[in-house]
Amino acid sequence: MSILWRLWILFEPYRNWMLAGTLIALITLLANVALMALAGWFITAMAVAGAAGIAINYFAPAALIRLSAIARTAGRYSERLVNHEATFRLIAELRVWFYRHLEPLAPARLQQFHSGDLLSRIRSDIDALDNLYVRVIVPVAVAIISAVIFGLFLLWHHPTLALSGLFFLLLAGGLLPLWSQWRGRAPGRRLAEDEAALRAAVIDGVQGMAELTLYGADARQAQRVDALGRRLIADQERLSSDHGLTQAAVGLSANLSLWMLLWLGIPLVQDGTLMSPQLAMLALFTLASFEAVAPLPHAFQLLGRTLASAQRLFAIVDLQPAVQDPPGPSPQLERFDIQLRGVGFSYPGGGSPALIDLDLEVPAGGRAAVIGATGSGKSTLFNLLLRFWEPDHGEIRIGGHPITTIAGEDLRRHIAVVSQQTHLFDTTIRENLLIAAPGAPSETVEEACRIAQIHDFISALPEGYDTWVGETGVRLSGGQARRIAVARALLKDAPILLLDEPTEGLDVETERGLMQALDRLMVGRTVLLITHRPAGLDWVEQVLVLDQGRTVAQGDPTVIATATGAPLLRALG
Ligand SMILES: Nc1ncnc2c1ncn2[C@@H]1O[C@H](COP(=O)(O)OP(=O)(O)OP(=O)(O)O)[C@@H](O)[C@H]1O
Repeated sequence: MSILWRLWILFEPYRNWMLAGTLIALITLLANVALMALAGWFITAMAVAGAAGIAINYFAPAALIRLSAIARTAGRYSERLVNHEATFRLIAELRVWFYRHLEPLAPARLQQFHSGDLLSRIRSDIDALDNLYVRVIVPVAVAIISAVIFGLFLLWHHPTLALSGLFFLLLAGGLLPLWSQWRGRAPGRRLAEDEAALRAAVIDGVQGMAELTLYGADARQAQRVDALGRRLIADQERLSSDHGLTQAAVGLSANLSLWMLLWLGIPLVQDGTLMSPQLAMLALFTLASFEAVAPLPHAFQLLGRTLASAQRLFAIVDLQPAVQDPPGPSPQLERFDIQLRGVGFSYPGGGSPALIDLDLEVPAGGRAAVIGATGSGKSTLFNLLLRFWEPDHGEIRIGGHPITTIAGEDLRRHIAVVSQQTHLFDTTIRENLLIAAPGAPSETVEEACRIAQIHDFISALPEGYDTWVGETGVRLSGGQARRIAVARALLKDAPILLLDEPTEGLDVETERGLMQALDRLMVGRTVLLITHRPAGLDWVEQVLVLDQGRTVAQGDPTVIATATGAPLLRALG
């Protein structure tokens, strides 16, 4: 299906708005042309009548001129009102439409896109779609209808005048837009891509400023941004100069059309076919009629950019989520034991399998640790349990139900995760906690923070729970952020707990405090713990040792420690 057709379908709910916008724009244009033509006729007729000493009724034309002027002013105002209202509604709805498609793709399918690129798609690319509506669909419809009306009007006066008028209108409203579109296609596409690349480079630069400064690479990054900026400006310059050229060409066509009309019309006045006021009217009518086609070259120039933006949006919308939710309702989970049978998985794009033939059984309320060297597949196991990815073979069951029968959202409602990297949003501590339990009363939030041993710290802050944590929680230390993650998990109160190296990188004292908090958190839950720390093994009843995706040992922690020797030592670093 062509991109234009897909956009047309997408704009379906706005067709009545488009129709209203087109009608109002048409009335405005006709009122303007009528105003000019009537004024031309009126002034000449009055002059001719004055010279000949004839009295004419000037009330009717004067009233018509006034009416046209009022209609034009009211029309312009209503046209802006209707088209802007419709555009803003359309853009708002398109953003929701795009987000709805984007969300199920996270995180698996979105890893190939830079966040700056995604931001560019959701902002600039969606904004660019309004070009099609305001600058292409409505003006083209107005231009076609008005060209027919103008042609008939000229034909009514003389066929040769109609032919000449339509020829120049077609030149400015057909040929120039086509040329414009052809010229604008490549820079328009590059503009969409370069804007996204520039945004990604700037975000990378700002986020990695410390590293860039540290390694003296800031100048190189600045050069990269500068090169992208220059490319963008070069394309914008080309588009602007083409735009200027086409505007000049439209003006030239209008003037040529006027001269041609006078050249053809003067003999018609001389032989009495036309009256001189009629010729003056037609001359101004011809000039004014070009208002109908003047916006088209620019509109078609922008079409390249609009189509490139639409293509970038559809590229995301057409992606299939890595995991499909089952068609029916999810089963009601009554117990929360975890079972893995022969689970194998490889990430797309080749490479060796991340997990091979994995078996694991954790009874409800039981605790297991997964250990292994870096890249051995521990986080992949969590990704499969959370249904971010689907195993290539084998089966995962929770509470006896295959997780393929449970919708991702329903499944994740039963799982809390505490990892070494806790994402904190740029808002208050309270809001950051409430994402786990929206609407939870302050006492519940504070109780969770007490157990997570972070309440005293928060209370000592001047603004307490209303303290702003900054982007990605920069105002909190790693240990504090992880306690907030523990408090979040407590608030979520999920029966399954996944802990991904929760004490990694903390000093001994902070680790001890956090472990006490985690101890409270684990009570009564089914726990899977990824750890590199021997201390973590004291918490669990069984250990799974992974090496390059394979199970190399599995069983009781004390037995494993003596039985496996080298792999375990390697796994524990
Ligand atoms: N999103 C991904 N896309 C492609 N390959 C991936 C992805 N995530 C992980 N891998 C690969 O899968 C393998 C297992 O990675 P995984 O992150 O599960 O290891 P890990 O044991 O958790 O390592 P670490 O202890 O360093 O966190 C690695 O070879 C890794 O390169």
